[in-house]
Amino acid sequence: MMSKTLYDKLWESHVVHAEADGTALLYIDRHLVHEVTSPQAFEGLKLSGRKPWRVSSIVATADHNTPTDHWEQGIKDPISRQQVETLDANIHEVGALAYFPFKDKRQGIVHVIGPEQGATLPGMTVVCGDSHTSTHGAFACLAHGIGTSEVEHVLATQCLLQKKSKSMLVKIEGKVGAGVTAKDIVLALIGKIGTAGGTGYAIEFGGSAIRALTMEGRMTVCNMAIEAGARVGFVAVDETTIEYLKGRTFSPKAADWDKATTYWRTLVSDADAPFDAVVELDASHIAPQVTWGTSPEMVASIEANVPAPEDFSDPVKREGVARALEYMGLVPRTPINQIAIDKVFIGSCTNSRIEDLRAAAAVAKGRHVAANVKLALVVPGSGLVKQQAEAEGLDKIFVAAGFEWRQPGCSMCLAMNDDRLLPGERCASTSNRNFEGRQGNGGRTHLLSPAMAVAAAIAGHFSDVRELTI
Ligand SMILES: CC(C)[C@H](C(=O)O)[C@@H](O)C(=O)O
Ligand code: SF4
Repeated sequence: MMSKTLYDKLWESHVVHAEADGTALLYIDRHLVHEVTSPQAFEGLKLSGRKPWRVSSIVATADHNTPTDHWEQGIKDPISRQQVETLDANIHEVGALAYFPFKDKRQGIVHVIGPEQGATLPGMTVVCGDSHTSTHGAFACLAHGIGTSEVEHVLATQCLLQKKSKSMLVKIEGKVGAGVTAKDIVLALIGKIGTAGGTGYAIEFGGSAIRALTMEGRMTVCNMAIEAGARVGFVAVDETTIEYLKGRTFSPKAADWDKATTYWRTLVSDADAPFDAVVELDASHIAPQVTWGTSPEMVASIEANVPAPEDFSDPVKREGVARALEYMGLVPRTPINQIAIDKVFIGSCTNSRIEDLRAAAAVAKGRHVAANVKLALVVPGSGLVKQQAEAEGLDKIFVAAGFEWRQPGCSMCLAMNDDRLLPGERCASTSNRNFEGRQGNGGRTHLLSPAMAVAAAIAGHFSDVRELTI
């Protein structure tokens, strides 16, 4: 029998129909829905007189447009409010396996709540009208981000039209040093292969450094697979995966659990499975990372300096770097640890889970946000993460250190709610995208880990978390 990659296994177990040119219809097990990309899909469905094929595949929540404070005042912005109310109406009309509306104590970022609820399970095909759906690949899922017309297609048919990608193994071996996290691993990877490095590929993340990560860490890595250009990113099942899922709301129970875990354990690439490309990284060489430009590949170690355009021989790259530095208001050769910041955002589907908040609180404990930092936000990824953090007293640590402790949502990751940067403001952000205007018109985003974001908040400029006693 030919050896198979995990990608082959996930793919083959979901093909409903394949054309000679490789285009296939894949059956979709889980459909995650949020308020931004679903209104027209539900509308289209209604106009054609159709109903969702399998309502029990749907898990829905409101996240992008919901405010993170003063919930008693509702949603002030009329467009945001309309989107959230439309989701409400649509789900009430068609139904869902689970719906966590605005203000529900389980509401949160769609990519945080899926796994948290056990609604994301190994071997599933998962879709969402959202590019960071790759996050769910941490559970050995084939998780595609899709567009609104595909959301409608999945609602109507429970299938997605896809062409199989090539397969890439990203192998990260060795041990990361203290203070180096999953976020640093994935930023270092994108720095190495570039934002187009994964284009045309499905990426499997493997190696001892990935195996050593918790599920939260693996989600952080898979979350940013899309920023490396890949359609999907995933990690094979191991005991860490299974342990995380035990007892969650929608995880299988009793005899079903045993059957499921037996199957889940097969969701690994065979030992000699062929990959179209292999990229290797030594974890022990990775330092805490900070982006300096307007693309996640414009990243450097905290020990480095901002580059100069002339460092790049490719004229297109040189031009891109010059433009990025101008937008970012940075002078070439400035040591990264001397760049002062205005705001700090700890949150997003990349880094808002309990482990992220614990890592951030460990650095914040007994310290205080610097005077030049105007706003430092901690935004849990879900209501349940918030509850857990509060049970552990993390909220008190953050508030004592001068951070604001908010309600869950996408928040300052993107400028779709009240949390945003003003023109020219510089932000240390644990999110995943740093293009122009991402956090607000004219805003300047630097991506980094939660621990590094707190280190920056405390120093008032980027700073090496490894130099702090934790
Ligand atoms: C609004 C949504 C469609 C978008 C996405 O697809 O990723 C958002 O979540 C983002 O991170 O930019
Ligand atoms: S937290 Fe950010 S990246 Fe994630 S879904 Fe929300 S807007 Fe997109």
